[in-house]
Amino acid sequence: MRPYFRQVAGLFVIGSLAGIAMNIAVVLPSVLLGHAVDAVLAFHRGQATGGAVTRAALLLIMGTAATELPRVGKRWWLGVARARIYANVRADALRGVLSWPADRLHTTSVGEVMARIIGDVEVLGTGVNELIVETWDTVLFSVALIVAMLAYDPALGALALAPVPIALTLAKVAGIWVSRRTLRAREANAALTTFVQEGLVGLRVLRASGRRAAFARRLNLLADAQADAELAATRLDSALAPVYGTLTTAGVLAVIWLGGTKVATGALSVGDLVAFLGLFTRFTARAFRIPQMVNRVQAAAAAFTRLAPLLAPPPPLGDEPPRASWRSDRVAGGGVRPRHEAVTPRRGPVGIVLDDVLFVYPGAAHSALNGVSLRVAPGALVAVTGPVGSGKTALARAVLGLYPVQSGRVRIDGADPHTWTPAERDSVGYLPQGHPVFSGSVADNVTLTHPEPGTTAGTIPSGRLAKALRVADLDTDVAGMADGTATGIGELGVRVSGGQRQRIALARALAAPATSPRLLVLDDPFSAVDADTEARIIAALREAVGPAAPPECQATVLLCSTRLAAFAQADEVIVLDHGRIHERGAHQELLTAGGLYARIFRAQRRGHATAAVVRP
Ligand SMILES: Nc1ncnc2c1ncn2[C@@H]1O[C@H](COP(=O)(O)OP(=O)(O)OP(=O)(O)O)[C@@H](O)[C@H]1O
Repeated sequence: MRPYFRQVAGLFVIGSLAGIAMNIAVVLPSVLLGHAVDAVLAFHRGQATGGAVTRAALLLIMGTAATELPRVGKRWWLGVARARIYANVRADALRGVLSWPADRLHTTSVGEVMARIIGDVEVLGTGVNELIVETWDTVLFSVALIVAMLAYDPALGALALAPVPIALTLAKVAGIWVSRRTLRAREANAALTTFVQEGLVGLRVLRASGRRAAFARRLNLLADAQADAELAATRLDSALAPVYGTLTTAGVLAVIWLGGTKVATGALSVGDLVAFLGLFTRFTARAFRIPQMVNRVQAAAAAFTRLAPLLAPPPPLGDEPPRASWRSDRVAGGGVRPRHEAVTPRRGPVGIVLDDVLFVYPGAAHSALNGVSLRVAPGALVAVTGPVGSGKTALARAVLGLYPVQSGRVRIDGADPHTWTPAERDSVGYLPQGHPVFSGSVADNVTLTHPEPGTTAGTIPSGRLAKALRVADLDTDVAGMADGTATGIGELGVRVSGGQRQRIALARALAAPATSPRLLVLDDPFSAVDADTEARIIAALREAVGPAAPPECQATVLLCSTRLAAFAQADEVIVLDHGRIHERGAHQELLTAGGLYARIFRAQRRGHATAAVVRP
């Protein structure tokens, strides 16, 4: 947690100074009250003047003000420091998850990640709050009162405080149960969040298949389990609170017995006993929070063990502007341009080399690619097909370096794509299978918030966005939408058709990279469009990024598809089967050879012709 405290060091220092001032001054009201009582008694005995009584009363008022003013400052600065720590931890957790390798992303549920980034950060925040606010409000407050009590009467003070170490020892021991119950509650929360998230994503399927009641029953079970786990943690907290309270107040009997005796024998004045009792009452009203605070920090430590594996390294402090740690509105790293953006990106198409590649998905029993070797010249269009499960997606992912390969090598322009920096990735256009889209407008989805030069994100652009829409055969569709490119497409694209979703994702592959893409990997781009649209798109793509395009716009294209209408335009066709290259060559050569490719192609052509005949 150290970097997170350093990011708010300025706020922490100034808030702590206010906290220290307030909690040192905290003894003043009791001490000055005792002083005022003695002054009034002395006045009655004729041993003090009215002026002395007035002075004692004024001092009492000023002493009270001296504790209250720093309290306001302390609350503000430390409250802001805490909120900034929350925001910084969340930002690092999100950055961490964004840089996870694909296999980790595929084996961790979104609900689990959300439960950690949201719920665990809350629990962590409670512990941080205890630590940075209560350190002064409770610990220093209590220490100041203890010192003052011991100064008044060491024997009386020691007797009054004797049960306190027992409470602290109990808190330390109870920490094991606190951590255990906190972890259980956090895990139950993650299970519930995962179930809700997956249920909401698949809500239409659940409804259409009449599974709403079954879903609700399972939800109830998980909600019950979560409530039980939360209650177990709360019950422990509530059960410990009165024990801590009793232990810290137990000394009151000793104070009254020994203090009363001392006043009777004249060893202590009435005013001193009043002051001592005032200090002790304030102490007991607060000190039970110390063992409680120990337990909350232990719970936060348990939550942090769940968060730590998510966190990206915090942005270096050296990159922060001067006095950033004093500012209330700053999230660490916000507005700092990543170093890699300064590098001038390379232009023009890439070459692809695969040598004897063996690729096995993590945990899979069989290889997805085996002995695959390939050489693709810069600017070529290579079309890959094969039966379902033959390894087309695996090839696309290996070329993009989304997974490491087990043996052999993958090189893009001589470099291993698995080690690409984010800037190098920003010159790659990728249409993944399933063509995922985000909620937001068409423009947001296509540009992924890269604003066009000279425009702001979301405005109707002229350049690259319009070109991408044209190539993806989307321009007519978008012109017919209520707000053009600013039209919202809804969560997961529910407000557009399947074919439009797929073409929006295709346009994104062309327009989202920072520069014109050098490599385009299109996995299953045509499953939701008809064969004519498919042929139009591929022709437009050839024109936009093929050999006839300006050199800085040219791209090497890897097209993976089970639909072959566009394959005639490819420079080379690769046919995969069971993860191996089964056939390769030009479209016409493969048709003449009469193998697997020719059979699939003819079957599809017959299907297309039949569809054309039956179409009204
Ligand atoms: N994440 C994964 N983990 C483990 N095995 C996987 C994973 N994804 C795919 N596979 C397996 O790897 C093999 C190749 O799958 P891949 O998705 O590359 O095939 P494909 O040719 O793209 O299939 P389709 O045409 O159905 O999309 C298949 O046997 C598949 O079951």
